[in-house]
Amino acid sequence: MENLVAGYPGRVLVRNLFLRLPKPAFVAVVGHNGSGKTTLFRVLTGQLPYQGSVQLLGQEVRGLRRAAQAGLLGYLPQRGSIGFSISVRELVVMGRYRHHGLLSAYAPADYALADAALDRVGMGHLARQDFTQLSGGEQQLVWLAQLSLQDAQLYLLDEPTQQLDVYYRRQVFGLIYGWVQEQGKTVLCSTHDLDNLPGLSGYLLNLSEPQPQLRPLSPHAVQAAREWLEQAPRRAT
Ligand SMILES: Nc1ncnc2c1ncn2[C@@H]1O[C@H](COP(=O)(O)OP(=O)(O)OP(=O)(O)O)[C@@H](O)[C@H]1O
Repeated sequence: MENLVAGYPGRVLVRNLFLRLPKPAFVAVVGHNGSGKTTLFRVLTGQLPYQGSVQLLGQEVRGLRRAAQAGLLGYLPQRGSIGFSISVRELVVMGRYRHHGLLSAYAPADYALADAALDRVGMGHLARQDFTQLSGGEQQLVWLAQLSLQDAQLYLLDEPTQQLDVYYRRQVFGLIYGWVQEQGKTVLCSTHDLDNLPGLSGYLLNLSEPQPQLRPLSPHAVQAAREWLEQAPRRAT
């Protein structure tokens, strides 16, 4: 990102941001409510116009079509709801869509991958349940299972541990950290959950700072961010 400026009419939220993310990397994106975390993700997913330059693996986002289909990007939005009944297993197997034509049926091998992904997030026992009837936290874990099958190079996770209990929050950080360490993925993860960050290595980006920059993740950096976030936010104009 070079000299990135983005926001909404009359409201600049991301101002002159310069960032170069290493690959692979785990990046925790923190900031007060309304500091622009989701806005930054909307820029990266091509949903919001911007000024300056944003490149994903050398390609300018502005001109990029179908980043997800190309395997560049996997995105977990903050509120991923669906309005129709579908079994958990069928929803998860759709993470394999890049490997299929739109109408071709998924193979037993795809379902085996879906089952394994569900087991990894601790939701294997819900495979045959109707997704819409799960709790918010269970749904969040199922989305993560689906995302893991997408096999994207960069994952944008917008508050993946919201609604999760203490146990599953730690599990989810362990899971996505494994995507970085074992699979070489780059993960940008927005979060208010500072408690689980000190044990991880990677980077911290605090969008509440006037000039946000990547800082190496450490207990000290997390504590500094915590102290910052305990103060009242400065509002963008
Ligand atoms: N479409 C829009 N038009 C105008 N303002 C918007 C729009 N979408 C979001 N905003 C505003 O932009 C600001 C930043 O929103 P954003 O969702 O990026 O914050 P965030 O850091 O992700 O917050 P949270 O931690 O609460 O999820 C908020 O004040 C929000 O009201």
